[in-house]
Amino acid sequence: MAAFRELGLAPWLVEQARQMGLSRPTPVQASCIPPILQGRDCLGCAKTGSGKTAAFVLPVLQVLSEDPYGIFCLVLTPTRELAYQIAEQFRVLGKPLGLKDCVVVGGLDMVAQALELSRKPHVVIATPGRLADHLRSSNTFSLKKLKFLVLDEADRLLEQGCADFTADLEVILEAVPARRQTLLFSATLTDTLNELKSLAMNRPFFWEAASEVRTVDELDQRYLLVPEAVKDAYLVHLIQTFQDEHEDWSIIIFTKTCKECQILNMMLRKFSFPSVALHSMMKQRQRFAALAKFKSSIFKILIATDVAARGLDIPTVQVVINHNTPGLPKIYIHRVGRTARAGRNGISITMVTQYDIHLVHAIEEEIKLKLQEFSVEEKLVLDILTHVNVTRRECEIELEYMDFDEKKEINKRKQMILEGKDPDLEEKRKAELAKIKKKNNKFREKVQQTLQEKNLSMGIAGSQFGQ
Ligand SMILES: Nc1ncnc2c1ncn2[C@@H]1O[C@H](COP(=O)(O)OP(=O)(O)OP(=O)(O)O)[C@@H](O)[C@H]1O
Repeated sequence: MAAFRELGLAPWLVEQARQMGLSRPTPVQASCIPPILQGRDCLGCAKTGSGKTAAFVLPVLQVLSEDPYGIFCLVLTPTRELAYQIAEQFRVLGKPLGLKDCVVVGGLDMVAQALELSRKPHVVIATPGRLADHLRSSNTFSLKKLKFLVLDEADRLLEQGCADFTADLEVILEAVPARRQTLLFSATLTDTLNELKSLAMNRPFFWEAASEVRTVDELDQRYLLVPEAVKDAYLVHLIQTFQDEHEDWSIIIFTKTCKECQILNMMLRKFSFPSVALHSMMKQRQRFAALAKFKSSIFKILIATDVAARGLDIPTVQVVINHNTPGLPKIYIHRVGRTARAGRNGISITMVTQYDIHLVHAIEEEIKLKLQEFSVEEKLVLDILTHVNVTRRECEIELEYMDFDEKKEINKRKQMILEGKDPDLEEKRKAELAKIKKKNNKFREKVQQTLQEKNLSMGIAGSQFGQ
């Protein structure tokens, strides 16, 4: 494979990459950097941990160095933590340029961000919601001279789901110039390829790693068939085993909901495991602090919702445990991709109950690989079962006292305010709608009842006529 300098990168960038431990380009870098340097749009689809970030950071820095101005490049990404991670790569690789970057994400002070944006940073790394808020509310900065628009985890940004970015993306796309270079990257681009292609129309270059299997070879993928009621005992047993056998291993455990994440964290702490939680109901500063503790290996276990499923690059992670089987194969691919990165080995264990077997089949079909069973000595699990279940129940009760559900409600209201809605009005509107619905139902029932009575009396009358 070609060396970095053969891809058209300047010597200072090649040296900077080398200092970061990037001595030879990965396939996605070798394939995408030259067309980007030629001014083409690029859609890059490569497996998790294959170096997609540097595949866009390096050519953007190269072009920036030739004509530096702000705001030169906008990178959009679905999560706040990921935005900071990308900013760090820009900062380190772009150090010789004196690069100015600005991270614009939710949960942090908007005024400070607005001020930073007005100082024309070279690169802005943002989550769509917060950047759209800035565009709607201030005119202290302009994206009109932008040269590069990058969508990292591009398929997620275009997906319509619980965190729907499409309305915010519309605002952003209106604010950027039509003449720009658009770079789209993800490990799972293919489902949304057509939508993505409409964003990248400047002689787009599409690159996908030539591989049947959608996950990396270094990843040992297992499943563990467990009844729902004993899941946590299995989890505690697994963690204990990994900790006993490997001193320096870090583990990420993915859960379905914020509440489950919180409960598991409390429970593992009661068993003296060094764990931290990361989910969207935490304050942003707590989220950053939790991630920092995990990254520095002070805490070896991160329990997270899918907010951590994409993009996070933590080399020490050797194990990913899926406490629930992901409902979508795509989510599975990103979750297990938090380990076995950049050629390292890793193992993923997906807990599967009897109700999830069809989900495993869907995953296997998508990744083109069969998961292997992970064997556990059941007796050891049974030994701790009662203790684990009692501890979990204690945690559930503690959480009830902490008004977790109430906080969820408050967060919902905060979100409404951020979306420009009045939560009280919304509640009133909902209550009124429910009232109208109830009234309509009553009315319908009454009409039906009257019709039935009428039919009945006509029937009786008819039978009387017939007599
Ligand atoms: N050329 C290279 N040589 C060695 N290591 C590299 C190279 N390029 C990137 N890396 C390292 O590989 C790791 C993964 O890179 P990166 O986070 O960009 O992966 P990704 O493809 O974006 O993964 P994901 O799909 O999970 O977001 C990083 O730690 C990065 O420093």
